[in-house]
Amino acid sequence: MYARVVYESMFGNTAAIAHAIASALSAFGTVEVVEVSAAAAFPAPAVGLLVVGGPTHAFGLSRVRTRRDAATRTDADIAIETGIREWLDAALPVPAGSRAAAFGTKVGTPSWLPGSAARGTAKRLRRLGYGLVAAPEDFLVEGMTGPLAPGEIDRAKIWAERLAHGSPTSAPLSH
Ligand SMILES: Cc1cc2nc3c(=O)[nH]c(=O)nc-3n(C[C@H](O)[C@H](O)[C@H](O)COP(=O)(O)O)c2cc1C
Repeated sequence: MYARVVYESMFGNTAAIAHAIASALSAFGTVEVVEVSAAAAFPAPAVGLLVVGGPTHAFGLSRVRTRRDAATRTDADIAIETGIREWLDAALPVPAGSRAAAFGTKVGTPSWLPGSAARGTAKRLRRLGYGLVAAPEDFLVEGMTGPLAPGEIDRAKIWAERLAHGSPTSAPLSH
């Protein structure tokens, strides 16, 4: 299996989940991890599995406005212009049989807070023609900027192992 994990991350939490997913997937084949602002530079994904994840901002995928807000909360160098939303909105449809999965991060408390970047990403992947090999998954952070809640790295690895075995028909999108 040849897999690519594309992620967006402001404070490093989604990046850590992306690397945990890649590490678990690497038991099944070759995996590359690509930050979203670099993803467009990679050739059209002739990959066996595309895994895409970003942080939940304002109940969904981040936008220029919310990334600008995030930039005020960290010294890290944040790409403002391109996130998962823009990258997928500019992507071309894929051939039938292409496989993908979506994940995201969001705050754990309050637990009822609606919205999920994972769900928005899954919707866009399906629109492009991907078959989803798993339902979109949210991983939780503590507070606005993290760190990840305890156990989330391990949960990401377990989720990733399921992706390696999943077929598009085995995972109807429940959201
Ligand atoms: C501008 C902004 C808006 C946010 N809105 C939400 C939200 O609507 N729901 C939520 O659960 N978390 C929200 N968060 C928290 C992010 O989901 C959290 O910062 C992210 O998961 C951390 O991932 P990262 O370190 O990869 O950026 C928001 C964070 C920022 C900076």
